[in-house]
Amino acid sequence: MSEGMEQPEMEESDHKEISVAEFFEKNRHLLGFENPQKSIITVTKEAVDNSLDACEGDEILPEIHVLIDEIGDEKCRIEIRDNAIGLDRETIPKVFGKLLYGSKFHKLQQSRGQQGIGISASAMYAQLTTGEPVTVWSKQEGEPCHKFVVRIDTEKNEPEIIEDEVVGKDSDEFPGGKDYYFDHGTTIEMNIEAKYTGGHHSVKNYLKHTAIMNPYARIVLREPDGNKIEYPRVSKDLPQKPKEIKPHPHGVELGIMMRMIEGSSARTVSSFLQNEFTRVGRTSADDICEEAGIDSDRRPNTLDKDEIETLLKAAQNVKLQSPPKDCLSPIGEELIEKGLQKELNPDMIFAETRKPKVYKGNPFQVEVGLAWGGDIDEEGSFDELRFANKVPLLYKKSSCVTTKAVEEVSWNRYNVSQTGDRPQGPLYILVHIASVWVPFTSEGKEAVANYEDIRKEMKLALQEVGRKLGRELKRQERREIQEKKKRQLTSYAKEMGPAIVELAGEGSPEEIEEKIQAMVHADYNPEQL
Ligand SMILES: Nc1ncnc2c1ncn2[C@@H]1O[C@H](COP(=O)(O)OP(=O)(O)OP(=O)(O)O)[C@@H](O)[C@H]1O
Repeated sequence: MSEGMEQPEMEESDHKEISVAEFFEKNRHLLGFENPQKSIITVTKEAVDNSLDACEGDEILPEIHVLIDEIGDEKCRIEIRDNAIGLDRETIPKVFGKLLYGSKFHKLQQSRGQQGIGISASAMYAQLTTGEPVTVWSKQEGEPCHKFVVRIDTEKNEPEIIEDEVVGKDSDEFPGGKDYYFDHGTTIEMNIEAKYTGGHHSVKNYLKHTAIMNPYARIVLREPDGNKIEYPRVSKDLPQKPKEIKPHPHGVELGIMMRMIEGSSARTVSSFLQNEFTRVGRTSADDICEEAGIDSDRRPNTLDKDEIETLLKAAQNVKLQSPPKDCLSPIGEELIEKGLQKELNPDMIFAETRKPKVYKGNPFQVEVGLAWGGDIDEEGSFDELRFANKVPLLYKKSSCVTTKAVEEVSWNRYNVSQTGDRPQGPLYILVHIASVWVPFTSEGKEAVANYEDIRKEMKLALQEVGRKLGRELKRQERREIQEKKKRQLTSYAKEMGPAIVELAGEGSPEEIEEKIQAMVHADYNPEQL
């Protein structure tokens, strides 16, 4: 614009920055708060997952109480108590009053939570639907118990502290009164719009599935009518703690690589590759640089976007060792069997934990279990128990890779009848994927994407347990046939005794009957099958 020209008056812009809290307040369905029935499951899930993560992180056998009261039309009070490590005073308000604040996001380590959003989003949902803040008591070992009442300032995405006090051991301010004093742990209380129901999509079912996958936890649910359900601990063995890993070059995307270079203090491209990635030693780093045609002694921050892309492509072409698998924490066949046994009481259980595999540079491991007969309802089709990192998945079954894998198995080969692709009978099928990065289909973490490598592993594992179930069902069928024949023949023995004596003209009917019984028993003994 030339000098002296009058500047047109700037119109005030319609554009305005929004905070992440405001975004999720408007889009709460993305996080699992789309209706009162689902919301109460989501709040329970977020709190229970955190409790289990925190317990396992510190190798504490989890003890979790979920207490629910109806306080009005479609309104519930929910309290969740745990015996985990507890939180310090500075951290409490941020955990419950700020979205995207957590300890797990920057770690490449298998855990239930990841994004630092679950529990603060629950607190925001409470505030939005009942106008009330969340109350938290948290105590670390040897420290005082801190009680906080916190709101979220959604415009700023910052906690607003309403109460901050220390609660003494003898105080009635303690959750559950002074008789419920804990040495370490956290209790959360919030009022939410909620509908407590039964059925597949219910808090009860969510906790039952959690109890199956985490049999080393003791979980207690108090339902609104006062009914108490205990999911007992049946093992004192916690699964092996997963180790944190660095990313593997085969699983990194360009944007991430650019950010890693920006944040790196490495002096050369070679040392950057060695320091920031797993499985890249001096030789592989030099191979990558050679393949990319980039001097390995260059400073990483002198690389432009195209060079970074070339470097990344080269890293993906160079043969590297697979990432280490100790970042995974499967629960193992024994715990799967214990979990299924205690909650379902079936006749037969088969479990299989596959060896870890790698998908796009990400290690993952699949475990499956089958439970058949016993207390499981004979009626209709099977039930699926889907888990990702030990967390039950109750929704979006049809778009989940677990369901696709189940449907790819020919169950009738294993003596299980089928309707279409679905097996029939008194059957529960458990499928678990453990991974540092589970490819969920959405932020709500409700279903796992249908990736071929994952589906294949699930199918192989299901075929393995399917074969075992099939063999056992065949044996059972043969046993039943033998049993029937034995019953028929022994019933004839009584009538045949006198007839044979008459024909032969000698012996006693009792003696003949005894001999026939002995012969039948030797030839048709179902125990020998
Ligand atoms: N009961 C608890 N005991 C100890 N630490 C907790 C507890 N609840 C939450 N935290 C801490 O608060 C952080 C934030 O929890 P939040 O549920 O918001 O996110 P997350 O579990 O990290 O991830 P996601 O959003 O995927 O669930 C956690 O990373 C954890 O460090």
